[in-house]
Amino acid sequence: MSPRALTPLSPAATPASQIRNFCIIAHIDHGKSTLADRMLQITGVVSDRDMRAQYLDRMDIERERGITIKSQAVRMPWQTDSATGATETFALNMIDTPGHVDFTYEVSRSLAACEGAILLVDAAQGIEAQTLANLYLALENDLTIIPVLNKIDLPAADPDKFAKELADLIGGRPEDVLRVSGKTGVGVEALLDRIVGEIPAPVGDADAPARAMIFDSVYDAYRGVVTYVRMVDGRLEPRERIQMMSTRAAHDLLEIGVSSPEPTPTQGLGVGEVGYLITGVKDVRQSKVGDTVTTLRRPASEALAGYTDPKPMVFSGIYPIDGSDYAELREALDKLKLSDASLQYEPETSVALGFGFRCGFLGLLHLEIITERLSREFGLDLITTAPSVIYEVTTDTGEKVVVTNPSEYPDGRVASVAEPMVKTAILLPKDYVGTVMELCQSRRGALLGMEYFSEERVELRYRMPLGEIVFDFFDQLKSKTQGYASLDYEPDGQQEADLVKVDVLLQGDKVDAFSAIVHREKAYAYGTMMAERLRKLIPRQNFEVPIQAAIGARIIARETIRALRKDVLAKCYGGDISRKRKLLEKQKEGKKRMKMVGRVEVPQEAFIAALSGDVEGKK
Ligand SMILES: Nc1nc2c(ncn2[C@@H]2O[C@H](COP(=O)(O)OP(=O)(O)OP(=O)(O)O)[C@@H](O)[C@H]2O)c(=O)[nH]1
Repeated sequence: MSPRALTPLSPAATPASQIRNFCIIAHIDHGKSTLADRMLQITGVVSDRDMRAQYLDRMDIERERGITIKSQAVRMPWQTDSATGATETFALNMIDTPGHVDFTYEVSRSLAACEGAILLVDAAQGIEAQTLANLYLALENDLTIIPVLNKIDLPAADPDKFAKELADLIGGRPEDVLRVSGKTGVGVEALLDRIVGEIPAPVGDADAPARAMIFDSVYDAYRGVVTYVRMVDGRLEPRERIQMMSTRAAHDLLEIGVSSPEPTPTQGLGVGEVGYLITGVKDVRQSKVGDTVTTLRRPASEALAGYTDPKPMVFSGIYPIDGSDYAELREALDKLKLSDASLQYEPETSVALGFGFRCGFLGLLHLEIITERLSREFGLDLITTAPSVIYEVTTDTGEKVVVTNPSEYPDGRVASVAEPMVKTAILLPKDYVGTVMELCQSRRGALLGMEYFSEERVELRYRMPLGEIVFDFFDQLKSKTQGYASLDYEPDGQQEADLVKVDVLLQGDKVDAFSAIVHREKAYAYGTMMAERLRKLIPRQNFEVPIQAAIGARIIARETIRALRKDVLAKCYGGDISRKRKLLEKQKEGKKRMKMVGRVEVPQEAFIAALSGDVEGKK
């Protein structure tokens, strides 16, 4: 703890002139959480004894994967010497923002709650695509930017080179780029001083009706929903009845306070302050990020700008591997939904996989996080179908059909199909430009531009179908550039394309879980791959089983599983009866795990392996 942090903040409201609201924008792994930890320690809000790494990342999965999913806010005291020699205590509100593309909406709300941003860049890595994306968001919100190079203690750090890169990017001087180490604490006090000196104090009308913007909403099993707000105008006090301006729903304010970093109740929140509200609601959908809170007694007439409902972009079917877990899966999804308003799901059934749910996600990472939480926090064994995007199909009668699941595709009646497009920005070392351009072209990308960022680093911009990105694009990009490329994308409307639905048939019966909507040129490759996989995975039956891939009625690929006559009793001919019975029972057990597709018995594992591409090592 620094001697300049000794005065604890009084729980009474802080005047706006002594408040600084800021966030840290950084690419994943550039050290945001470590720097935040150091600030908490230096300002004395967390004692050295209580300090644990990544103090603010509360979800286990966040800590393990080292990523921040939900944003949090924390208030820290900091003293500076004024020109007159007197010391002044400021309240610094640090608003933590998630760094990943899937959560751009949450990032932009957190930014809207701040007047300034620390642009944190790893001094050994330089600027990455995510840094850029978030910097542009911050500039759109008119935030004051403080450029900072982190990890200067690393032997591989090259602060001179990257200070120039950063200065060029935001139009400043290299010597104004601060150099810190979140790990050792070097430069962190100077950074706190610059926050006070450079970031403007919040402005608002203290006498106006209360308006607070919700920038985060977290579900807590004991306290219900905890809503994080930034006061813009007026004041909120305990026991007041508050109103959500988008839904007009009113709630009693049971508790109001600031996080420092543990929740600390206060007598209210005034202009520019950042804090939390507890109303006893149990569902984050009643307290939506981006919404404006006012009071019922004296409601504001106009909501703050910027509220939109985040829309799912990627859909996938989630099925329990053991069908009897269905009810548990439903319960688990209901629980997750309490803390994640953007998760959507509805029941669906599949011939191959039984009963499950069609789920909508903000992006691939969101999908991964949800499936991982389902298996980790609820102990469920799950299989997810290949991710799909939203297709808009126009039928030959002019009707528009929205398709998020290939099984809803209006076969035989399709006049045209539009698919969602995204603008991508890929930042990479120049040596990989050729390889990455090839990859983007093979994914139907159209080059929008290419820019040299420094001597070695290039930004490639492509317009691409989202459907091509959800299909292992990121993994391919990483492996083709040895992990050096970074990717960011944003939605960019829809575009018509020559898309077809490929079905996979077992002995003439469609296996829905394997149907996919793909570009016509890739249909053949998809069909042959799935047919081949299934031939390797499905055991031989008593009759010949054709596996076909088809577009409508036209077969585009075929494999055959040859017939086999298997007599389980053959080996114990003349043997004793109990042994025979045992064998028959064993066979019955095995059948339970089989799914029937028409007359064909398919082990559940074969479906799972075929979907996950895990074909090797099986017969
Ligand atoms: N040497 C050195 N390592 C650091 C420093 N700051 C962070 N690290 C390391 O860099 C890695 C990433 O740091 P985090 O603080 O988790 O990064 P982050 O930006 O919060 O990551 P996300 O939450 O995923 O966005 C960790 O292994 C840290 O120990 C630093 O100043 N010096």
